[in-house]
Amino acid sequence: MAKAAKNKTPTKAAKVRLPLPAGIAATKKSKLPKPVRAVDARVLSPLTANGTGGDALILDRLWQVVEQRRGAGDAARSHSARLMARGTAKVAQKLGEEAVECVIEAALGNREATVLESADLLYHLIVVWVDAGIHPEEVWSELVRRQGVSGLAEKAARPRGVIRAAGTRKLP
Ligand SMILES: N=c1c2ncn([C@@H]3O[C@H](COP(=O)(O)OP(=O)(O)OP(=O)(O)O)[C@@H](O)[C@H]3O)c2ncn1[C@@H]1O[C@H](COP(=O)(O)O)[C@@H](O)[C@H]1O
Repeated sequence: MAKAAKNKTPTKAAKVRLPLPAGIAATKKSKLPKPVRAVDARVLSPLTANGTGGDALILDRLWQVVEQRRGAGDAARSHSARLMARGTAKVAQKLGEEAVECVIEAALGNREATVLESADLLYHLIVVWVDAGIHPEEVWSELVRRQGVSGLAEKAARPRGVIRAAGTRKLP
């Protein structure tokens, strides 16, 4: 019984809906052109149909595709264009929802669903970067800068009082 449950096709978590902060509005979906159902831009994209296997370079390629969708993208054919047309708050909200869905699957120990949710999360993070004008190299550089520095050592080296000054309630 447990084995059958373990082998079932992974399904996505129930959709999480986060409210936008008070005073921030996003463009309503109904105000955008209806998506063209017959065409799947992902199937047509030469960048994603080149047969490459999985490696981190996909993140750079995905950023380029989403960047192309910015401004010039057709909101009826492109999910990225459609999402960005709804405004920065909506783009950020979607990232939060995907993060929560990923957290739920991870906490439940659903390995395969966590992989699916991770892909959703990375895609929506890249939409956040494009919307904010952030290039992947900026994030890669920051990761390189942190390489070899233990998170515990970094935390211990922080000036005292910084956490309080930053206004966070997170426990140190
Ligand atoms: N990786 C992805 C990807 N992952 C998830 N999604 C879409 O994200 C959407 C999430 O759906 P939801 O129902 O959660 O949210 P929603 O309908 O956008 O909005 P709300 O219901 O929350 O208002 C789905 O339509 C998914 O298909 C993605 N859409 C695009 N990509 C990549 O982005 C590229 C460009 O896509 P387009 O911009 O659509 O051309 C593609 O080639 C893909 O490589």
